[in-house]
Amino acid sequence: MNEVFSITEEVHSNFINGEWKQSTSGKLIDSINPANRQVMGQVQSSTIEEANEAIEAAHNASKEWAKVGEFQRGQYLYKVAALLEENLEEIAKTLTEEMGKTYPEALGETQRGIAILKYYAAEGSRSNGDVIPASEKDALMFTKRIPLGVVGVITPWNFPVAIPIWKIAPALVYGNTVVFKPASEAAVTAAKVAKCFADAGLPSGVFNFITGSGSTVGDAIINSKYLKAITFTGSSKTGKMIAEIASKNQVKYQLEMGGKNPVIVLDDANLENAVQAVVSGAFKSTGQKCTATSRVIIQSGIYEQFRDRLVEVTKGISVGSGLDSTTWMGPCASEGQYKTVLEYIEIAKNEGATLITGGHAIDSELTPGFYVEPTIFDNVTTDMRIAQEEVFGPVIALIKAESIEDAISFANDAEYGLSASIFTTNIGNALAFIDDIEAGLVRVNAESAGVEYQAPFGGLKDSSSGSREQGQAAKEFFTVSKTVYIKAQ
Ligand SMILES: NC(=O)C1=CN([C@@H]2O[C@H](COP(=O)(O)OP(=O)(O)OC[C@H]3O[C@@H](n4cnc5c(N)ncnc54)[C@H](OP(=O)(O)O)[C@@H]3O)[C@@H](O)[C@H]2O)C=CC1
Ligand SMILES: O=C(O)CCC(=O)C(=O)O
Repeated sequence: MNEVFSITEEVHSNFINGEWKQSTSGKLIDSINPANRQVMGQVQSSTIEEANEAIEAAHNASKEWAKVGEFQRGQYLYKVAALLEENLEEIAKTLTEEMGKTYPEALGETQRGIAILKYYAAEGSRSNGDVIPASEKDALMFTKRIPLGVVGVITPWNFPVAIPIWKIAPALVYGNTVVFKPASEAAVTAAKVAKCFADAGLPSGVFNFITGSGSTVGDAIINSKYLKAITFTGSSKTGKMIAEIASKNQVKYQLEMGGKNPVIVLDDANLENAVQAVVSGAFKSTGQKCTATSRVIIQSGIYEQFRDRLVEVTKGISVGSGLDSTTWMGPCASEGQYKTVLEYIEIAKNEGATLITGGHAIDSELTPGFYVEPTIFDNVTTDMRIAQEEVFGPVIALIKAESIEDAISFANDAEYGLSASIFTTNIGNALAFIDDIEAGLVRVNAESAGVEYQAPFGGLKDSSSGSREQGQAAKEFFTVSKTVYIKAQ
């Protein structure tokens, strides 16, 4: 284990009721650069009282903000987008230093954040309801979307720019106020995103940012009497706990949790396209996407050929610091993630899967980070833990199937149902897959990872609470509909 040196100068505060404030706890949380194990920044370890202060500020601001009008609220988001654009490179660099993904990926994520802000800014000038024929003449009946009130936003570390923005931007434009608690492991990047919201001049209390542990600050948010909705992305364990509390308190909730995303490769697939898509889907962001490919189910006729080419391409992946332009895959995001990945590699070996490439930590004086080789297991069966549990790292399991029916049945044999892909040149096979696969995001001849902000996103089964994020689906979650009936006399 390498020593962690505390060399940081960057300390970030909370933003509550329009002011940047340090926590009265006097305690800070270190954020570690996973590429070198050094502290790269610090955030406040806030108290329950401070979380309550943020929620009360959001509650007090909510009536006025709802009256500001959607068009004006959209204009604020354009300002946030412009500020994010001004700080694009700095925020992307911080993201790489804090979370480990490569700089081009971090840049892409931050650019996506700007695009999401503009998309929801434009929502301010789109229609907000329907006119519906009334049964009586001389009467006007229409629906109008109204905000919910205070929304809690609790986010993970794997997309510390895009995920908070795809939750906060729609929450605000539809008239809600926000308390944002980011993952502690990526809170420095989140603080820089929060600064863009703070600097856009939103009325005090409309947007609040507070850092601290999930069990303190997160818990205070989800248990607050002022909370009207909670939007969460993270582990199934935390998500299920949030669902229980939210249901008890009649708080609307939206949960995006894990995945064990399968890619099916049929005998008639374009082999090279399938290989490239599996490598990208499994190993970009070091496999730390909830949509990452983690199971590859290959039809027997193409199995050996596909496997050998997949191993060949995987062996060519360069692993290193995300700031090094020759790096294709960065480190695991944290020591915890790194240990989990190495543990799963041991579990897979012990349960009889065959390690065919990777499988080791890359840790030396020269590379003192949380690096793990891109890893592939062969001869995996669906009952193995490596085929069932989310690893959230650069590890894939290869499973052999004789037919498309078997392949879909193996793919569906998991508790999760987030994203799934098939590679085939046969339209009938593609249509059967679209109908029968149990996943919220279904792709044909495209990698399993990645989402488009203008389309609904969410999973089936244990991957999600059933609601959808992004695109127009966000309106469903962040508003409620009022039906208005007006009669002339
Ligand atoms: N679907 C996805 O995109 C993601 C899935 N995961 C999966 O989850 C695993 C664990 O990751 P981890 O970061 O520990 O996930 P968590 O679910 O613990 O963390 C996600 C967010 O929830 C917060 N949180 C944690 N505990 C509570 C609580 N009791 N009340 C309220 N909020 C809480 C965290 O805060 P804090 O950071 O302060 O603990 C963080 O902001 C990963 O290995 C991966 O399998 C992880 C991240 C994203
Ligand atoms: O936004 C993406 O590209 C993928 C989202 C995802 O996989 C995640 O939320 O972890």
